[in-house]
Amino acid sequence: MDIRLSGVTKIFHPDITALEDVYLEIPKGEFVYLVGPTGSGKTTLMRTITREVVPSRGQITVGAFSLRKISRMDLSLFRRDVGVVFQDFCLLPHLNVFENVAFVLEVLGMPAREVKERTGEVLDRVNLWRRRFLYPPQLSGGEQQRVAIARAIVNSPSILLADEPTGNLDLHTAEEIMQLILSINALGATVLMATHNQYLVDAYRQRVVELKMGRVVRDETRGRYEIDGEL
Ligand SMILES: Nc1ncnc2c1ncn2[C@@H]1O[C@H](COP(=O)(O)OP(=O)(O)OP(=O)(O)O)[C@@H](O)[C@H]1O
Repeated sequence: MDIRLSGVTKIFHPDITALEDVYLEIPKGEFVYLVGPTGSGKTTLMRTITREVVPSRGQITVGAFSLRKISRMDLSLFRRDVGVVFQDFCLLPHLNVFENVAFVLEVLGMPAREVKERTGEVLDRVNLWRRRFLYPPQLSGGEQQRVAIARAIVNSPSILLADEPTGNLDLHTAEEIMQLILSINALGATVLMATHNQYLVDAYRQRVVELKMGRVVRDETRGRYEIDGEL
């Protein structure tokens, strides 16, 4: 699904302008880094795409869905097609690895046999099948993030939104996660990844969209993390 933001502004009460007149088109299957200083609006932009945040002005369309006037039913259909990964993993600590991932499909009402099969496949893909009976606190940070990614992609979404997915990881583990996210993109998912990780952005060159004070100030096809040493 193509993602299109036109003239998106978000003003939080009473007067914090988190996004200002953002125009952005992300074709289906593209990989985009979202960079910019803390507070520049990266998370807010992603949250407008999941429609957790509704813009004060402007329009967002994702595929055939126009998010401003989307019905409840369409919104839940739409959200099934968007996987989300966060910096702090957000796993359920009282469920084991398998259950954390299977849970997503169970709430969609999928038959138990299919849940088992799909969960098994995705855990294999992120190389965690052998750890399926462990609980999140028993896993390393990188393993927890792989569970979170498995959970995000188990329903084969067309879009993956990753908000600082390597923020809590060392460089080696961050690279593993990066390669996993790139492999998901290579299979066809559109990926939008907010990051402060200069090394990854410069090592795995992709489109870079930079925000400053809620505005898009740079959009480069194969950009670097920063221009002329300043950001
Ligand atoms: N729910 C909210 N209510 C009020 N202000 C908010 C809310 N969410 C975000 N903001 C404000 O909007 C601005 C942009 O925040 P946002 O989290 O999008 O930035 P960011 O670029 O993701 O930052 P970081 O790199 O630190 O994650 C900030 O000034 C923030 O305080």
